[in-house]
Amino acid sequence: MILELDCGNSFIKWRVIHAADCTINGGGIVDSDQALVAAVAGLSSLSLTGCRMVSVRSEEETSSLCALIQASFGVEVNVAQPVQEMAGVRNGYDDYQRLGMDRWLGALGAYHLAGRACLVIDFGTAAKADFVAANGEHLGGYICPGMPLMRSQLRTHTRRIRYDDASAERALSSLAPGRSTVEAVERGCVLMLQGFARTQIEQARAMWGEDFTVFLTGGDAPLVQEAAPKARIVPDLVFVGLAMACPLN
Ligand SMILES: Nc1ncnc2c1ncn2[C@@H]1O[C@H](COP(=O)(O)OP(=O)(O)OP(=O)(O)O)[C@@H](O)[C@H]1O
Ligand SMILES: CC(C)(CO)[C@@H](O)C(=O)NCCC(=O)O
Ligand SMILES: [K+]
Repeated sequence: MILELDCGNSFIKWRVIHAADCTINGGGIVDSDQALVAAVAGLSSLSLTGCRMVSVRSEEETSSLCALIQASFGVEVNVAQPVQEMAGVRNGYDDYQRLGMDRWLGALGAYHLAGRACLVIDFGTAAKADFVAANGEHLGGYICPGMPLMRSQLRTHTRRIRYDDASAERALSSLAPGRSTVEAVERGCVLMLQGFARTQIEQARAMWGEDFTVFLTGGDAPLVQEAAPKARIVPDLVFVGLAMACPLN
């Protein structure tokens, strides 16, 4: 069994797969290193043979999580590293080491699945878009605040925007103009994300006509689905790229 970890800025996504047939034994989303160890240790008949990880956290946070995994489960952690080229995809950054590894692995996974030009849009703590041309050239992308950041900026920098998580969730039953603060903010931010997606798709169309595949991923992808009706929602896209970057036997 292999432990796969995607360490984002706010959450760690994890899953345990069977190496032989790639079936999934368990998985989830946690918000701390300790919660991760507890969740993985809670799997019945766990016998890990390896671990692969992608992290957009600092070197210190990443190595301390690696040490914790090694101490808790007795496996080495294989951390995906930046490269200029892999699996037919060429990193498009001036300095390839600066491209976020979650974005790079998403691009690798998408190009592998689509086998043609693709646009990857990832709605996590940050929203990001990446373009990969039909010949595998990564053309670069965009980074914006995602839903959690937009929301918390408004809450932090205004005096009269205050509401709880339960009313936030209820507010998203429709996108009609808001008739309360929570509706106005939550729906407004979703429309920003949808506008981001539409603009990226327009740009892809201007370059590639109809010959491209759109992938949506990240925790808030479902909020944007209606703005991108032809998109493939692939919640584990980063894990597809991670398996390519860190093959384990
Ligand atoms: N089951 C879930 N657990 C946690 N967050 C969820 C869940 N479902 C949806 N979300 C939403 O997904 C968003 C976080 O997305 P994601 O987990 O992809 O972020 P991240 O990986 O930490 O961020 P980034 O990739 O930008 O570093 C939050 O807005 C959160 O509300
Ligand atoms: C943009 C984030 C924060 C999204 O998780 C991550 O991909 C990252 O830290 N990237 C480094 C900066 C860049 O990609 O240009
Ligand atoms: K992520």
